[in-house]
Parts: sequence; structure tokens; C-alpha cells
Amino acid sequence: MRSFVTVSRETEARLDAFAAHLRRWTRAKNLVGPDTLKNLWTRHIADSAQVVALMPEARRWVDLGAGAGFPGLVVASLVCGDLGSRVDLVESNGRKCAFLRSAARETGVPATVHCDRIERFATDWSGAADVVTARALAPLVKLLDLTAPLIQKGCVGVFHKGQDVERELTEASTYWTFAHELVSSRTPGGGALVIVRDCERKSA
Ligand SMILES: C[S@@+](CC[C@H](N)C(=O)[O-])C[C@H]1O[C@@H](n2cnc3c(N)ncnc32)[C@H](O)[C@@H]1O
Repeated sequence: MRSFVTVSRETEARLDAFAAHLRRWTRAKNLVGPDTLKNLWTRHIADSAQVVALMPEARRWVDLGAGAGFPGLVVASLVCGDLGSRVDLVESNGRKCAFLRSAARETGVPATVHCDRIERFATDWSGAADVVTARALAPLVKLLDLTAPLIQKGCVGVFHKGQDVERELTEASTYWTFAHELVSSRTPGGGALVIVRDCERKSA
């Protein structure tokens, strides 16, 4: 982690507490696979943290399909202390929601957990967001379906993608017109981040 992202001592302490909490929960409740723990700092924490550097002015974040907190809880650890910062985490798995709440309490970060289906959250939620994130959740075309209502209100989508990002962009452009930027991931694995600032569904 330290070689990929530079953070303050306080942030590093929060991330350490989050990592320790995740290891404890995984031992007791089998929350994430052994590969996740093995590569925790480089593949998951640093990979998650890079979205904050891309959106330094953002204060209100929404993370869809937060899982064990990537990137949402890592973002919350980094923006903690910035005036007005908050992260809304959406996750439908009850065990993961319990972990997310417990980890947010333990680390003292400004995160709210919505234990809900994204489809329902997206329809019901009346809050505002600067950035919506999703990592390892769905192909880009589906992410645009889910996040278009937010993006069309000015929220920026920042989506972690793997090596087949070009194929996902081509597929998405069949159904959507969207303004995007592609940023190479700073962490190993050859992935990329797709930043979407505007989108409109193409007429049939
Ligand atoms: C592959 S995991 C990725 C978790 C995390 N973002 C990461 O990068 O490690 C996808 C997560 O999204 C959640 N999820 C999938 N579809 C969902 C939906 N429609 N509503 C809410 N959560 C969903 C799953 O429960 C799971 O925890």
C-alpha cells in the first residue's frame, strides 16, 4: 500500500484498524476468501484508495455492492475529517452489512450502510452524491442502468474495471451515449478505472 498511495498517519491507522477488523471477521465468519487477505493492501486497499486521488474535491460518495468495504470503507477512511464528507454503502448481503456497520463503528469513519438491493435503493434514495463507485459488481452497461439517475444529476461514476474494459466500453456504447475517461489502475493486475460524467440511453 505505502508504495502506491501516500496517506497521513491518522488515515493509515484507520486503514490498519479496518484491515485488522476484516481479518478478525474473516476468521470467525468467513467473510472474504483467502486470496483477498493475502493481497489485502496492494490488491484491495490500494486499489480502492486510488479513486480518492481521482476525485479530490468529492465529499459525498455512494458505493454500490460494497461487499467487505472495497472501495467504500477505504474511501471513508481517506476522506474522514474532510468537512461534509460521507459515504453511503449499499449491500444486500446481511452478513456483509453487519461487518460494514461494525467496521465503520470500529474505525470511526463517516459511513452509512444501506442493507438493500441496489435497484430499490436507486429508486428510493433522495440523497445527493458527488461520486458513485462500484468495484467488481457488474458490466459497464449494467452499471450505467443502475447509476444513470445519479449521473444525470451531475454525480460522477468511477468504476473499477479489469482487462476486458475495452469490450465493456464497446458493449455499453451500443445502448448508451456517455462521456468517459479511462485511467490505468496504479495497482498490479492491469485493470483500469472508467470515469463517466454524462450518459443518455440511446433510443431503440
Ligand atoms: C463481487 S462482490 C464485490 C464487493 C466489493 N465491491 C469488492 O470489490 O470487493 C459484489 C457485491 O455486490 C453485492 N451485490 C450484488 N448485486 C447486488 C444488488 N443488486 N444489490 C445490492 N448488493 C448487490 C454482493 O452481495 C457482493 O457483496
